[in-house]
Amino acid sequence: IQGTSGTGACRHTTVAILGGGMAGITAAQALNNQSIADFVIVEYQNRIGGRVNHTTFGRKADGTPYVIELGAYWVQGVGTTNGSVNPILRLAQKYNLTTALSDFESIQTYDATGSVDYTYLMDEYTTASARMEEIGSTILKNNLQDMSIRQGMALGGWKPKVDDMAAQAIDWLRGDVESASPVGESSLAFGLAAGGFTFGQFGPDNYLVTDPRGYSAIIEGEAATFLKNDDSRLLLNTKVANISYSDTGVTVHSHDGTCITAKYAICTFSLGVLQNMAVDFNPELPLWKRTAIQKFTMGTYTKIFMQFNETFWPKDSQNLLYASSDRRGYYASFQSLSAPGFFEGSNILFATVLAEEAYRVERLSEAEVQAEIMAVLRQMFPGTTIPEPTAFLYPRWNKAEWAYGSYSNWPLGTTLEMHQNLRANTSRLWFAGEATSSQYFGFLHGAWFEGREAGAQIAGLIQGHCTNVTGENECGGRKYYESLAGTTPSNVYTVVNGWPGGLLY
Ligand SMILES: Cc1cc2nc3c(=O)[nH]c(=O)nc-3n(C[C@H](O)[C@H](O)[C@H](O)COP(=O)(O)OP(=O)(O)OC[C@H]3O[C@@H](n4cnc5c(N)ncnc54)[C@H](O)[C@@H]3O)c2cc1C
Repeated sequence: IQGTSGTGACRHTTVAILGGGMAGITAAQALNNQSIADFVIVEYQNRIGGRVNHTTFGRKADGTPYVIELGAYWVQGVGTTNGSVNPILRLAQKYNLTTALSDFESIQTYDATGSVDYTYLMDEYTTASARMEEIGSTILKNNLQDMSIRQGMALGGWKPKVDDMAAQAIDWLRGDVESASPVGESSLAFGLAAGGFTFGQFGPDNYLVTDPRGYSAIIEGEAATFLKNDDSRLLLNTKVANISYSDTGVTVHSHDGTCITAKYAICTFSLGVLQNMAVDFNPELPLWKRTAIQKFTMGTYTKIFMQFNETFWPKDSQNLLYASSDRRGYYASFQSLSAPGFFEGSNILFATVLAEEAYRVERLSEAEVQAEIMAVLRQMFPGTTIPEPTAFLYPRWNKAEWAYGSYSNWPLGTTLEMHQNLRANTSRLWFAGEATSSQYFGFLHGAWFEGREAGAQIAGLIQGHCTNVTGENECGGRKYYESLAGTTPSNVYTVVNGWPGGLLY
């Protein structure tokens, strides 16, 4: 689907949808389902899909390239269900997306001396994790003070020594990877809730997308149900610069000088874009909104793809875990696309780095990163002659000014009210996307739910009926909290509580 570019004059529409990722497309679809066809989607890039983004890579035997996913790779939360089906799985089925089950139990472990089996530590982690879940659900149910995942795991009995690098590698794999953030910084209560809603509700498994059309085929497929080819309601290559909002409408200015006036707008830009102030708001967003934007974390999850001319690692293994002797999370995870079910025999491996290691890799050149990875692989497979890769590629998520990171996370010290402030509208400017989902943040289905919800609520406002997708009466704008509780009340700052001398020093 190609959009046509704006022409310089202000164009009027009923709803301006800012961003054409999953949330933007489902918001437009929800409006369309309510017979509101007068909307415009404004998208920075020359494509829709946002953080669902594939590219060609390497070569097959016939000389044609493989297709790999730089952003979302898995349909997460599939398998045995309690009756709820992940909407992304439904879309994958609707568009016959080619996928393969990932088996995270299929893992070989290594350290700087080569292959060393420390998989037994996984069982210890799992036992402690069950206890940590009990602690976390007690916190959530009783609204008790939260703790970090690391603290919860320690109470559960998992307390790896800082120099026990095998245990640290497992701690990183099982603790940091899903949230793309260090376990010491992530909220136990809300991290647990997010895992529970996705994997408990929809199923415990993950399907890796291997479709040659790319994972975005489901987003393009859905968009094609309500957008024509060259639809003038889709503006690609249009970078929003400024959003003016009030109680009567929203005006959106783009860098190319075009502008749109709308009764309502839905901003679906990533938390990273909002945090980096890549777009100006007029008036400045209120303090409660800016606080929420800065409170949550934008994680970084970087996959580094390499193709070799042979599969020198175990052919049937999907995952390889490496424990560096001095750096936790240093090229710790390698996943093989050469394993059966994926691109079997492709000789493609990808490493994953997170957070600080991902920032570091972004600062280095490809040649420097390749040299580091080759040194790691040579440690993992001593005695094997490992050739240089024939193809090598990784994205720089923090340099992508349309994303500024990978996906959001709830750090320690967040509350539901704080998150509601991230979701809440400011006058006629609404917000939706992966980060505004309290239950599925970080996941593609989170963006799907939130786009649909915002679209349906705005349709309700325009048509004068109270609506949201769950059918509960929800009228008007979203609730927000001007001042947030969650700190100790001042009358408790007393000598009894170890705080003599009044509140201020
Ligand atoms: C590396 C990585 C791995 C992931 N893995 C998984 C996974 O395996 N499974 C899973 O479920 N989820 C995964 N996710 C998360 C998933 O991709 C996101 O939750 C989802 O795609 C977010 O959709 P969205 O619509 O909220 O935001 P986006 O996709 O970011 O859409 C927002 C859109 O706004 C546009 N935009 C930004 N700034 C401007 C501007 N100034 N003007 C105009 N347009 C602008 C962007 O180009 C983008 O298209 C992953 C994400 C990343 C990055």
